[in-house]
Amino acid sequence: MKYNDSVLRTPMVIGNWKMNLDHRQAGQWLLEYSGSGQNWARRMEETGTVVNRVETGVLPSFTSLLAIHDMARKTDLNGELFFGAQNVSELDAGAYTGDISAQMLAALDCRYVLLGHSEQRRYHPEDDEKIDRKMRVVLDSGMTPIVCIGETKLGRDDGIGIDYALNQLVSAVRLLSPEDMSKVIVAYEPVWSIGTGTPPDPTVIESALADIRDFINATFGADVAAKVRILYGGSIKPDNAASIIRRYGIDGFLVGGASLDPTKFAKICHRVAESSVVRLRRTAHTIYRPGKRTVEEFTDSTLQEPYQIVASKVAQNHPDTMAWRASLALAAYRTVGFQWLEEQAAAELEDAADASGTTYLGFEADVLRDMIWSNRLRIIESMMKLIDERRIRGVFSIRQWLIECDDSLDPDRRHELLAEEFANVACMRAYGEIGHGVDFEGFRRPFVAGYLLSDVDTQNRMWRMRGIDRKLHRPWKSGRLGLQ
Ligand SMILES: O=C(CO)COP(=O)(O)O
Repeated sequence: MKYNDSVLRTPMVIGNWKMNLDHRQAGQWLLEYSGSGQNWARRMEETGTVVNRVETGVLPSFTSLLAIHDMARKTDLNGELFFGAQNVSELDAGAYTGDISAQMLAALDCRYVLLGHSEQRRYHPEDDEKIDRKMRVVLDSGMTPIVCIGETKLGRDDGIGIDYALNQLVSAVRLLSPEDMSKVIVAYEPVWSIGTGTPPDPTVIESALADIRDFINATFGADVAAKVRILYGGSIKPDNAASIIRRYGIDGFLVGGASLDPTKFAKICHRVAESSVVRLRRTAHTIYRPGKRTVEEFTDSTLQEPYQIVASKVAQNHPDTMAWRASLALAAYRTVGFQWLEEQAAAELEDAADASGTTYLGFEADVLRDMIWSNRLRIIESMMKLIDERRIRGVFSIRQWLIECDDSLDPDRRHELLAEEFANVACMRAYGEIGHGVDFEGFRRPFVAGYLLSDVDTQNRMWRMRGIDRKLHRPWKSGRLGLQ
């Protein structure tokens, strides 16, 4: 398992209320959040939609903490919505007028403490040295530090965006052991995107977070890098959350303005929950095209009947090129077939059996599915190798992808369809029903492909596999913000 595989970490959404909502308004917020039918997690469970758990929390002002603490107990949100503070003193106790100690926050059951937010750095004498001491007291009190880093507009214009943010991280974590570091949450918040309504392009966020995780890997090792959750913050709203969370290695959001509205906050959590099941890492642009042939040549040469017909049909219904390519990919995958994948899974099963000393008798369907799931990166890597060696032709795709690519859908409809599709993917549990009279053959291929695909990041992975230095390809260095 690679350290940058997001599946290792529970995604999270944290609302930073900043200097808003007094304790009465905070109580009202909580009531609305829990009682307005926005309790998305439970609703999705009730409708049988399996979602990954999403950790959610809010950071109220100090004066609202007690209200939130008491209210969360009274409502049914206890254990579902956590909370924390927006800052803390680096000092323990004593004559420090106006300060709040970590012990006081821990006594209120705070789970998190935000450190180094750019507004603190800007309006208070908050420097890197203080932040690393705060980090210590927070960890020593059993709470989780969320450390904010991010470049200013000036830094970005000078082309030192992520390096600026990484420098902040270096000083914030320099006193930590690997064990401490694995408890830390990092929030990348480019200052120029906070409160402006303009987040960076999702690919830029993805690249920045990959750099941060690479740094953690280089400094603390792969085990730690696999555990640290890295969030993005800055102008997150319900309608941009989905496209960002689907990028590779993004573990969630730190939300400012939109978190003040319980409905919007719940929507963002919902988007993250949906996407956490199958995060689409790629756009149709990045679909592998053997020999860089045109799409048409590719179909003619690769697809056999009846898949060619299927592909053309889907293409007619989705005339934009992205969907067209996606449909080709889907059809190509079906042509390639599933046999090879099952052989891989069987090999994995044997490995696992050897390792655990257990012998699996035949294929327990659930075990097989889990094995495929947990080994999908390896499987995909070898699949890509086979594609490169031209031993198999084509690529693989999923229905979610088609929905995602269908520009004719409005965002709400798209989310509805995706949610439905996620429920279908959850039907993969029906893997267990092979042999129970279900015509599984008919639908399992695209769905299994869905499972497999969920963590592929073609751009970064291909670069890594081919030994290309991704740092040279940083979109903001070349002035390119989108994919090539
Ligand atoms: O600063 C932020 C969260 O800490 C982001 O704020 P906005 O979501 O309002 O841009």
